[in-house]
Amino acid sequence: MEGGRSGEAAVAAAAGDGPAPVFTLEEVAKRNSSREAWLVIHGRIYDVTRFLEEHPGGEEVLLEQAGRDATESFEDVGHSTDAREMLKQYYIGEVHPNDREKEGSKFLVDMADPHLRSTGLRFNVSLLHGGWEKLLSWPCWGLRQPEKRERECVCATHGVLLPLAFLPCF
Ligand code: HEM
Repeated sequence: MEGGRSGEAAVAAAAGDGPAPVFTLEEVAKRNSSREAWLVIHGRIYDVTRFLEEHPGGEEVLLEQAGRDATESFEDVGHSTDAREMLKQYYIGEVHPNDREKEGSKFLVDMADPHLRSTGLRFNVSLLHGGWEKLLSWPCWGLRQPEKRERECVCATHGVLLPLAFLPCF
């Protein structure tokens, strides 16, 4: 039964047992009501059904986003670090890789493109770290979490990002 399955998935995902459950965007789209409400934020799936009534921003905004990728609306509000921490409680799994490719394609950066080598360009790095911004400066990128005064430096090698160090934010 579907309800039971998502419940088990939530327990397993929260406990960190084994690989995270994977769901397609089609499966997510079915959970779009107060009976069952799932959201995608930065490629991760959250079951917010039991959070609907508790959400400080109201139930309605969550229901509007239910069954969808809510990354943009979640980020537009500028949620606090506490709110980001709360996400963990509702985490149930990851978006299926086939759907992530589509969803993430707008974030893929062609490192050979000279226009992208200038500093100061910002990209949402939803595929890498929830809520992090990428400050691009060839050949290394700084990843910055808005609420934290540090940035993670990464280098791109053949499209693979290698974490290097945490540096103070300027
Ligand atoms: C599981 C996902 C979410 C969690 C855990 C969450 C949590 C919170 C929390 C804790 C607050 C209080 C303010 C803060 O600490 O930032 C808040 C406010 C708010 N949230 Fe969310 N939220 C979620 C998703 C969303 C989504 C998808 C929207 C869509 C628009 C949204 C819209 C709002 C709004 C409008 C406020 C009120 C902001 C204000 O009054 O200044 N939230 N949320």
